[in-house]
Amino acid sequence: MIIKEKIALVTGAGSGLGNDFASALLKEKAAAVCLVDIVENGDKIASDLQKEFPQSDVTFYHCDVTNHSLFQGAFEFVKKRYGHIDIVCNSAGVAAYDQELEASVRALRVNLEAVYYGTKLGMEYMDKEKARGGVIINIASTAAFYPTDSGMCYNASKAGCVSLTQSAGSRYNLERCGVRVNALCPSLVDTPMISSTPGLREMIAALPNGRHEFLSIKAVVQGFLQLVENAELFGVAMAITPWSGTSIIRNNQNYITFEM
Ligand SMILES: NC(=O)c1ccc[n+]([C@@H]2O[C@H](COP(=O)([O-])OP(=O)(O)OC[C@H]3O[C@@H](n4cnc5c(N)ncnc54)[C@H](O)[C@@H]3O)[C@@H](O)[C@H]2O)c1
Ligand SMILES: CCCCC/C=C\C=C\[C@H](O)C/C=C\C/C=C\CCCC(=O)O
Repeated sequence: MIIKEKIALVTGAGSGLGNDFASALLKEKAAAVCLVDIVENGDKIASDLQKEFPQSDVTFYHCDVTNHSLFQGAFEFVKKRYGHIDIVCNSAGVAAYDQELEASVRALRVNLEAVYYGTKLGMEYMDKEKARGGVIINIASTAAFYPTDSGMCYNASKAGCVSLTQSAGSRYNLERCGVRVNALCPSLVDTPMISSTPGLREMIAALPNGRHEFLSIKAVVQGFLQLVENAELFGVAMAITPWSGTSIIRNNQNYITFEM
């Protein structure tokens, strides 16, 4: 997909990678990007981006993506304002250690349940029968494949995110609704998520075999743009690390299709 003149909705765009993905889409001349987040200063974040990219329309929609009807409100807002949606990125996420019971369950809800809502809503709102087709990028993590020993729910949420992406992104679903669905799986990136997780920097610094190295934002954004632009990529998980580069994990040969 050519990003120029497209309409995008990005969750978690109030901070970190979500904000970087929104900026990258604007740099590629997207017509409009709606930042969806739970942060309180979202209007200011959107107006800063608007100043940087005056040719595009940047909006903020405040909502908790774990609430399906509130999240649907964001899709309705974008559809009403621009007529359709082309790109959805589900980047909202939270980290949690196993000792924190409530935060761990919250991680399952934000990182998996809300990604399910965002994927399902994206497929409905961009369905080629009612709209123009489109692309969905779900932000998972290498934790989906190489789980840490202290974040069961974080890891499981990311493995679930990859699995639901492979399922939603099957050739059958693509042919049926015209929406490509892919997952991006970066290793550690130095964002506010890292700074706000107590003890994480120390844990990262102690990782063996160069695994403490952060991935550059540039590499993550490049991977993201490739997943959006390359029409050959559907139902894939793209893993990116500083030590092995980029690999594409495909699983679209093995689906069993049940007509529903
Ligand atoms: N930073 C890393 O090392 C890293 C690596 C791989 C994958 N990821 C994933 O990338 C994504 C972005 O992470 P980040 O590092 O930029 O973190 P971040 O904390 O900087 O940004 C996450 C954003 O999600 C928003 N958010 C959280 N819960 C929400 C909710 N219920 N509704 C709406 N918005 C909500 C937050 O307000 C925040 O703005 C996450 O899914 C994360 O798991 C991060
Ligand atoms: C440790 C529990 C959860 C805290 C996670 C916080 C942020 C995570 C961001 C990334 O998604 C994690 C990415 C990679 C995995 C984490 C550690 C590196 C392990 C490296 C290795 O040995 O492969």
